[in-house]
Amino acid sequence: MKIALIGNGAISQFVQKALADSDVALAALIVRSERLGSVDVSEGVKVVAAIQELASDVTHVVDCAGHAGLREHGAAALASGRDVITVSIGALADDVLLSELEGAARAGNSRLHLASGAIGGLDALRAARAGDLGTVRYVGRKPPAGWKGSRAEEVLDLSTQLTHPQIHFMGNARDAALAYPKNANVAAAVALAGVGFERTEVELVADPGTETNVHEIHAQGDFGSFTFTISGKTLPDNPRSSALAAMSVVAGILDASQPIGS
Ligand SMILES: NC(=O)C1=CN([C@@H]2O[C@H](COP(=O)(O)OP(=O)(O)OC[C@H]3O[C@@H](n4cnc5c(N)ncnc54)[C@H](OP(=O)(O)O)[C@@H]3O)[C@@H](O)[C@H]2O)C=CC1
Ligand SMILES: O=C([O-])CC(=O)C(=O)O
Repeated sequence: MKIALIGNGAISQFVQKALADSDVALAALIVRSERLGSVDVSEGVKVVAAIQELASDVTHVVDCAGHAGLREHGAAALASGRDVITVSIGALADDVLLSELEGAARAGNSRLHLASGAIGGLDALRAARAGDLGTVRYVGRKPPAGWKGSRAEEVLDLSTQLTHPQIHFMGNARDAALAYPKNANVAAAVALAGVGFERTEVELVADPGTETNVHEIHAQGDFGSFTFTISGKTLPDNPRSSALAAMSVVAGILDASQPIGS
């Protein structure tokens, strides 16, 4: 299996290292055109700025770049017949992009796979919605540094030490995903697995009392109820992103390379 990765940031670099000893070959990195010529890659890896520059034997495109990467390259990759694995789930809160990607996947006879990202428990939500899934609430809690550069800074002063947890967003998953492109992809993943963008309740918290990214799902319905909590270590290169998000991309790629999926 030959893949191309979109982006060369914290998640992409984790994935590159994890795949180095696998049977999956990294054939290309897709970067912004202004980065061409300044990216260090292993021998044999092509650095390109567009899907059209990929060799024909590249079968999968893996988006590790965030919403802009999926928006720029997702439809072209799908239309070219390549499956796409994405970590940028929140981008799908944009209905125009969603239908563009659906159309491209149909035209290319390909598929967009959503990495599970920094959360677990999505399998239980997906099964639970076969019955009446009443309420789903997601709470995302990160240390103050994890919210730097996000909309939280319009509500909170993150340059001073917070003394207690501060909720900086309460609303539905669509508004969370669109307002926090680098921080609320989990809200979108929960919404897509469960009751959808409008009905998923979201709370985002800057918490000086945590050193990890804590994600909680509270769901109840015909199936009963469940609470899922994960306390995720962050990637050394990006305090916003959980290591599990990068690991879920690796898992998605390795799963796609096997004859029997898990
Ligand atoms: N589903 C989930 O649970 C999670 C999802 N995420 C998503 O993953 C994204 C990436 O995370 P992370 O690796 O930590 O972030 P980084 O900021 O470390 O890396 C992002 C990389 O993507 C590149 N990039 C951005 N836009 C484009 C584009 N249009 N074309 C090519 N490359 C592009 C950036 O390049 P440049 O330097 O040129 O800007 C950079 O190399 C986050 O922004 C977030 O949306 C993150 C964590 C969890
Ligand atoms: O990495 C995390 O913990 C979650 C995250 O940023 C997101 O949901 O976008």
